[in-house]
Parts: sequence; structure tokens; C-alpha cells
Amino acid sequence: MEENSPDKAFRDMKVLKQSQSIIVSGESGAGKTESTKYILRYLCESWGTGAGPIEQRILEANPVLEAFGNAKTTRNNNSSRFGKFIEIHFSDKCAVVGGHISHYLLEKSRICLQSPEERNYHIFYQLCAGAPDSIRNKLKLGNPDEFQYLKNGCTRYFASSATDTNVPADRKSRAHRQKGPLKDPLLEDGRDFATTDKALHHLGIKEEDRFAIYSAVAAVLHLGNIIFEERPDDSRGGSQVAASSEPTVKLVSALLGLDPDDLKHALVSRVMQATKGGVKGTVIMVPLKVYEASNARDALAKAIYSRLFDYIVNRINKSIPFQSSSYYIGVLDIAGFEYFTVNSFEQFCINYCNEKLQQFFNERLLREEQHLYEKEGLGVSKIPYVDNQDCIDLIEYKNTGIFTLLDEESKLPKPSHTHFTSVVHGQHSSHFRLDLPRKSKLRDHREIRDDEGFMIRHFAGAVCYQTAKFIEKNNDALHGSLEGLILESENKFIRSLFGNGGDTGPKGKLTFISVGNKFKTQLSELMEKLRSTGTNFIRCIKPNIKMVDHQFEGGIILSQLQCSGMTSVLQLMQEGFPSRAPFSDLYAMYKQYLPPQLARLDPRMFCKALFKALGLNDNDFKFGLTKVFFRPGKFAEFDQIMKSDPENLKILVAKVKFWLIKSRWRKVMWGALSVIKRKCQRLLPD
Ligand SMILES: Nc1ncnc2c1ncn2[C@@H]1O[C@H](COP(=O)(O)OP(=O)(O)OP(=O)(O)O)[C@@H](O)[C@H]1O
Repeated sequence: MEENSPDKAFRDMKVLKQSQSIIVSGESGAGKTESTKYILRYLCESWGTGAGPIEQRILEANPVLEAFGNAKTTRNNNSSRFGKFIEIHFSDKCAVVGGHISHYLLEKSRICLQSPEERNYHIFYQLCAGAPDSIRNKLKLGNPDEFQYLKNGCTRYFASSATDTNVPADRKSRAHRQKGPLKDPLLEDGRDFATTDKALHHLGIKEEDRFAIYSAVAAVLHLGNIIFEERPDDSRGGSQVAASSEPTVKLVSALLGLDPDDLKHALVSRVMQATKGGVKGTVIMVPLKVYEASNARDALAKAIYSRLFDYIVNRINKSIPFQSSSYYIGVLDIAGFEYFTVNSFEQFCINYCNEKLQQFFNERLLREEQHLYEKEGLGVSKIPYVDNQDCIDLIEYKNTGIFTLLDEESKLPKPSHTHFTSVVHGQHSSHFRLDLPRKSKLRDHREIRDDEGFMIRHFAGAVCYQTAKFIEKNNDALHGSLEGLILESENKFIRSLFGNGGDTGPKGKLTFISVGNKFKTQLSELMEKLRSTGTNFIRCIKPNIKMVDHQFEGGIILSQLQCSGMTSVLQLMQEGFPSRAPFSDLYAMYKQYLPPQLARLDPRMFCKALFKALGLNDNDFKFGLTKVFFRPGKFAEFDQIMKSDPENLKILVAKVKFWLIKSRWRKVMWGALSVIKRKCQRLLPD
């Protein structure tokens, strides 16, 4: 991490009177979130009123966001599974006045299923391990083995050897009892519940609402335990809730404020409005097969949890309000480029986002820089970089982009991922960025059928996407019966989670709400914001994949630098002039150090005189039309000389004067010589 980025952003905001953004990027586990926390702490503690209530709340937001939005993955014990843009707002005096958080793409699939070494969101384990008995008993929480939504992943808690004994044995899973706790210096589920609870309290969330939040989390867990079986009397393959799940249905209904029979009914059937035959608009109930009912249950769990996450972010925002602000510094912490053996809709969205951010990075650091060199006539040779606009168009273009094709497929009466995939290939058969999976260099990917996936050549490498779940994951709508049911919940809190979401639309009417489209819109708003601010980039580099300290693996570090475009930037910095200042700024900065007869010079002459007098090496700087440009590190050297002790300054002034006299003398000499030369030419016979 560049050491002074937040400080630079703050100084730029103050001097240039312009809002700033800091884009923190890097792959999972590289340190984006930790860096973001340092930045926020630095800004709040340096420029807040000694971390007063507002600043404190901005900082308190972190444990809450992490509890509900972070999870253990194979690459990071505390991986943020959502993106965020945190704005710290400042008054015209540059003091912190408030903040705002926007969040993007919470990973929903994790709520219902995790791979064996990974976990669900931390809050589930915090509740099971650390909530007091009074809460756990009311919410009927046991150990992670008791829940379908936890038991397929890693069920161990985080704790140290010393603190592991604080958690009673009956709260621990079998794997935990056998293998002991997971270890991480920053995480401890038993203790972290209290931290989350305290942070929620500090954000102004009362005990009653905190309990409502925990009840919603518990409802999600119990919901996952409802299982379905085929109805023996139904020839159409309909399903019913298994008898063994009856108590769970009762419990979930109580937690969600629903009638158990209504819940059962809504889970195993779907309302449809007839569009033909009979009376148009007649509502008919379609029975769901076992796998469809299970999907409906999972969709409900994901909807509750993601709405809960929206609610929590909203509450955080309410706790850090600001009436008016003059500027802000926004910090973007969003997942970096991802590629796995199986890549689905989540990777597609995040890689699309990274294409946009990379384009922005190229624009700001490579294109604009080189354009400036050209405009100022510096004659620096061109550094090539790849323009990825074609890849962005392939994904987001209005009529034929992959997002649009996916939305169109979803609106068909019988959407199918194979049809969608074929349309993508058909539409872009000769696109350089798109190819069939069998063209992949990886064997696993070559085995994907032509109509089940596509490969995109991203700026950071080719990725094969499997389209099997694209249609389902791109749809945020609950099916009609569930939506209608939940909107009529007797639990005010649950109703409020769903009630005023602009996304839901009229009750039970919408069958499709596009996730891709929402993300595209959010991202374009974010890009607009970034473009209107001064930008600072922090590139986090992961030193090794083992999650251990002080171990640097050259190969993986180099590939991260290449993927993020850093090698091109470094080349540009090496051959270019990364620091620069307009003549007038330098003049204004240093004239106070120099005597009046020098301060009277025009800014360009002043700078020339200064540089010559200092005896700076001609290779270390270049004079453009309006600015002077410095080689890396040379501006700092120059600044140090200028601000050094008075004795040194006296010598310097004498040198400047001497240079000026010499150059004026030379000018006069040249003038006189030219006159003499011309006169001589006239006097001499042809
Ligand atoms: N500056 C740091 N000092 C000490 N440890 C750090 C630092 N930055 C990161 N780490 C360690 O690396 C882990 C991963 O960092 P972090 O969660 O910030 O990664 P990330 O890039 O945000 O990953 P993800 O995209 O998965 O959220 C941290 O939990 C911590 O153990």
C-alpha cells in the first residue's frame, strides 16, 4: 500500500477543493479491507474531532459489516463477500461531518451452500457460539451441525487455544470438538458476538431491533432445515413439507410472523396468472416439484438475508447523517478479478466490474498521463497498454451485450441456459473477446459443452463461465406466493425488510427483477462519481497463497502486478515524469524563500533560474509549455534543498543571482554580437 495515499487524498481535497476517491484493489486476501480500515481510521482520527460520535460510528460500522458480509473462504479467513464504497464527508473547513456507505453484490449463494473448507457469514457462527443463553434459547439455536445451511461447509469456530474453553461443548460441532478451533489473530466467534452487538448498539439500534435482527438470522438458519417430499396423491409431481419438518415450519413461522399453513402452502406452490385459455388474469396455483420447492425455500432465505443486509447498511447510514457537506473522500473496496475451476454469475459480475475499474485506471494513469506529455511537448516515447472497451461492450452493450441477452432470456416463457448460451455465441461468433469453452487452455474448462458456457478474454486473462445458474442468479424476484405471504407478515420488522423495497414492485406481480441490470446501473453511477473526483489508487498485492507472514513468492507477485496494469504504470514512471508542477505553483510556493529582486521574475523565468542555479541535472526534469516535470523522486529532492537551512538558502540566492547576471550578460553579448555581425555584413562588399 502506498504509504501516504489517504494523506495525499486529504491534501488534494483541501488544496484543489475537489472530492477524492481512493480505489483499493487486489485479489482476495491481499489486504483491501484491512487497508480500507486503516484509511478510515486515519481520516476519522486525524480530521474528525478526536474521533467524536460521528467518527466513532463510521469506525463502528466495520465490525457490523464484517459480521454480516464477511466469511471464511479458502483464500481469506475474513473475506468480504460484498463490495463497498464508503464516503467520508467533510465540511468546508475539512472536518469530518458524516459518512455514507453504498454496497454492491452481496454473495447470496453462500447463504445456502458453502464448499467444504469455507463457511457461511460470520454472524451465524457468532450467534451459535457467543450469544447469551437467553437469546439462543428463544431462537432455538444449537451447534452448526444442526443446520443444513452450515453443516456442509466448515463448521468450526474461530478461537484461540486459551479462549476455546469459554465456548461450552454443546455449542460446538463434531469437527470442532475433534480438531479444535480455527485460528486467526483477528477472529474469535465467541467474543465477536459481543463486539457485533455492542457495535449495533453504538449505531443506535435498540435492544428490541437487535433481537429482531438476530431472529431474522435464526429464521434463515431454521428455514434451511425444512425439507420436502413428493406428494403420494399428486400425479403432477407436486411436493409437500416432510412430516419431520413440521416443528421447524412452526418455528420459522413464529420467527417470521407467518401462519404455518400459509408458509407451507407458499413453499410448495406458485401463483400464476393465466394469459390464455379460461378467463385472462385468473390466478392459478401451480404445484412445485421437490427440487422447485427447495429452490423456493432457498430463494426465501437469500431474500431475507440480503434484505437484512440492506437494512443494516441503511441503519449505519442513518447513524452517520450529514446535513450538508463540501467534499468527500470515498474509499472503494471491491473484490478483484476472480477465476476458479467453476465460474458462475458472481464471477461474471465481479470481473465485469474489474474491467470497468481497469479501464478507469488506464484512463487516469496511462492515457491521461501520456496525453499530457504530448500536450506539453515532452517527447516521451509511448508506453503501450490494452484498451478493453471491446470487452466492456461485449458485456454491457445495450442491445447485444451479454447482460441484455440474459435479461431477454429470463423474460421468455421457458427460459433456458442452453438457449441463452447459444444466443451469446451466435450473436458474437467473431468477437475477439468471446470464445467457446473448448478453446480454453484448461482441461476442466474444455469439458464444458458449447451451449453450457462461454469463455471471455479479460484484461487479466481468459475465464470460462458456466451458465447453468445464470438465469436463476440474475433474478431477484421471489415467486408470487412467497412475496405476497411475506408482505403480509405479522412481524413488523420482517414486513419492513420487504415492504418499502423499491425493487419489489407491486405485490406479487413481478416475476423478474434483473440483478445484472441493477448492478450495471449501480456501477455506472459509481464510475460517474469516480470520474468526478480526484483519484488515488492503492494496489494490494498478496505475498503468498498460504496466508502466512513474511513470505514473498516472486511469481505470484509479478503476475498480480501484470494483471493490474502496474507493470505498464511502473514502466511509464521509469520513462516518464511522475511529479509535475505548473510554473505558477512553484513560483507561489518558493517565492517567500527568495529576495524581492528574484521574486519579481515571471514564473517560467523564475523556475529556470532556480533550476539552473541549483545545478539540477538536466535529465532529472523537463520544462513543458506550462509545467515543469520531474523524474521519480526528484521533486522531493528539490523541495528539500529549497526548504533547507538559511545558510544554504543564502548560498542558493547568490547562485541564482549569479546565474541571472550570467544569462543576462550572455543575452546582451549575443545581442551586441548580432548587431555587429549584421553591420559588418552590410559594410562588406558582396
Ligand atoms: N496491513 C495488514 N497487516 C496485517 N495483516 C494484514 C494486513 N492486511 C491484511 N492482513 C491479513 O490478511 C488478511 C486478509 O486481508 P483482507 O481481509 O483485508 O483482504 P481482502 O483483500 O479484503 O480480501 P477479500 O477480497 O477476500 O475481502 C487479514 O485478515 C489479515 O490477516
